[in-house]
Amino acid sequence: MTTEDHVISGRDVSRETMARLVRYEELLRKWNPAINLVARSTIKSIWERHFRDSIQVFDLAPESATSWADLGSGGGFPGMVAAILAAEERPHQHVTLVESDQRKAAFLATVARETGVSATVISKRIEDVEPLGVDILSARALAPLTQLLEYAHRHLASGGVALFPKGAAWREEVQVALESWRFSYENKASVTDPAATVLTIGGISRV
Ligand SMILES: C[S@@+](CC[C@H](N)C(=O)[O-])C[C@H]1O[C@@H](n2cnc3c(N)ncnc32)[C@H](O)[C@@H]1O
Repeated sequence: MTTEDHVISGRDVSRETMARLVRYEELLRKWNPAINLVARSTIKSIWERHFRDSIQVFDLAPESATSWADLGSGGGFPGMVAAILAAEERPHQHVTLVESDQRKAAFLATVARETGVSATVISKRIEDVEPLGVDILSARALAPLTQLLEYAHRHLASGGVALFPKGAAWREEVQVALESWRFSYENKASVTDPAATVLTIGGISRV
């Protein structure tokens, strides 16, 4: 992993975005021992496992969309990284982070403030949040696809898309989800793990 010349595993970012990500990394390292934002085994590879992994989700999202919700954000992946990139690259795109754990939500609010990014943090259970009506919905490592589609159905505007990073078993998850939901999907191999994928899902309705 190199962060020289503002390149993160082959992805250019601006000097300002790089500075924000560096500040985010500092906060993550500081808060992680107390509140377990990411698995300790992954802390040495934050830039690849968390930042680059999240940037690929940002790069798959429609550029013209104005509203994005990230569910079960935890330490902010992919939603806080999306908010940081959007601040420079898509200033019209506002990100809302939903995280029920109060300490993690406090961390997310701190990152937004310290990096000067205008993300909204909602510290509630997803099920208790009024329908958000967003254009883009994301969630990483939150729930099986069938459950994620329930959340997406509730919180996406019509015509919106869901972006879900998924592990090697994604095909099975799609097959199971098709028993309860109709949807269209595209899969894009993950840039950080060739066995994993990012699913882009639209047209969600109940079977
Ligand atoms: C395994 S972590 C993944 C965090 C982050 N998305 C990532 O990939 O690093 C799941 C997160 O979702 C949150 N969460 C789980 N169920 C939730 C719910 N029903 N409403 C809101 N947040 C929830 C947990 O508190 C936790 O921070």
